[in-house]
Amino acid sequence: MSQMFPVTVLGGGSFGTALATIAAENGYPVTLWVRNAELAQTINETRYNPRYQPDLKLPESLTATSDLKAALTGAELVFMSIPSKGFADVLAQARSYLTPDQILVSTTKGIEANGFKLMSQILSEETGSTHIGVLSGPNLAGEIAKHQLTATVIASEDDQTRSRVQQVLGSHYFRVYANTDIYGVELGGALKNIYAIAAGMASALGMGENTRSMLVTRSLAEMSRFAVSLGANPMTFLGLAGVGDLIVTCSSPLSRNYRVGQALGEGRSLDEAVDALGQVAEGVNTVRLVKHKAEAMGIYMPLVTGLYEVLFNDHDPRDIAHLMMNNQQSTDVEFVLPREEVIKSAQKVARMPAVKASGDQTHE
Ligand SMILES: NC(=O)C1=CN([C@@H]2O[C@H](COP(=O)(O)OP(=O)(O)OC[C@H]3O[C@@H](n4cnc5c(N)ncnc54)[C@H](O)[C@@H]3O)[C@@H](O)[C@H]2O)C=CC1
Ligand SMILES: O=C(CO)COP(=O)(O)O
Repeated sequence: MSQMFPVTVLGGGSFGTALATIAAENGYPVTLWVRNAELAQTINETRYNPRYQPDLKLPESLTATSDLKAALTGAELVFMSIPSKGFADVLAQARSYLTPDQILVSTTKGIEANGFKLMSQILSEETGSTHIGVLSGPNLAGEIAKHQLTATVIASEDDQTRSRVQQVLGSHYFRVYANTDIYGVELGGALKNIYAIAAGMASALGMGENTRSMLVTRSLAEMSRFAVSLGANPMTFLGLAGVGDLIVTCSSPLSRNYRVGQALGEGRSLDEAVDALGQVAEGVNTVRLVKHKAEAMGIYMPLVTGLYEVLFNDHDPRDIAHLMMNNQQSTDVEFVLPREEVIKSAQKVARMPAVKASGDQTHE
């Protein structure tokens, strides 16, 4: 590969545009593919993406196009920043222009309904490439566009993929850490969207900081339980793509998932909340998919189950919160004290005769 090799970003939404800008600022020739030819022209003429990043001035080394073949021909590193609903579609269109030595990196934080697949699995199945990676972390696009100091994770089993992405995106305001647990990193990004909806809802309902802290920490327990059951490494959840992304998305109204939760907490319907957003909130679909997957696999996920009832069965979030507070007592960190042990010992205690007060014994 040449020093400043061509980089392509598929998807000119808020994140694709922010990412393309970092690479272009680092001196790489970047092509941003958008499906709308008029938008490509506007970007090239004005140097702005008015719908998704209206305040971000785009570098001269960034060129937009709606021609997928032109976007991919000669690109050595390709980022896919397409919402999960359109990911497989765009890849199917792109496949005939891809070559085996290209590096393919998904930035999508969602799950494909058909077969419960993550984007890296779709990339791998559809292309057979060995240069596949996932980029995920606490990365609010609006903050990246303002050059706020930010860190992310590139996960790949391929060391060339990890190093190239660190080289292309690492900058004075964007730091790229490496991981090999592609599945854990990708699941972290997808699952935290669920809990961001719950956190936005809790905030709109006036719940306090103790509640937020409980919610974030129990979300971490729940998402790592699910991910580990699917083969991820629990340690990944201690990193930026786990707890890091969970913290930012559960605390900031810049997160679209958080905003959907806020709107629901304010009494709006799910349709109204999603329509008002005008951008993707992956968590809505992820709640549905994870609820069914967890049920099928017998994984205990009370937060997902409760949120599902609020989103899709019109249950009152306050009632669900109270129900959860009255659930069976559980363990703090189940990798230290397993849940089953807590449940077993609670059952044992329940079967024991009541302890007599010491005064009673002296009178017997
Ligand atoms: N915005 C953010 O802060 C971050 C977003 N992400 C993830 O990146 C992915 C993309 O998100 P955003 O850029 O924020 O979304 P967005 O809602 O801002 O933009 C989505 C973009 O994808 C395009 N698109 C949608 N369906 C398409 C299809 N079928 N074919 C071609 N283009 C299509 C839209 O035209 C638009 O340009 C999501 O999975 C999101 O979770 C990841 C990190 C941060
Ligand atoms: O993934 C994100 C931040 O890391 C963006 O979250 P939203 O999709 O909720 O805006």
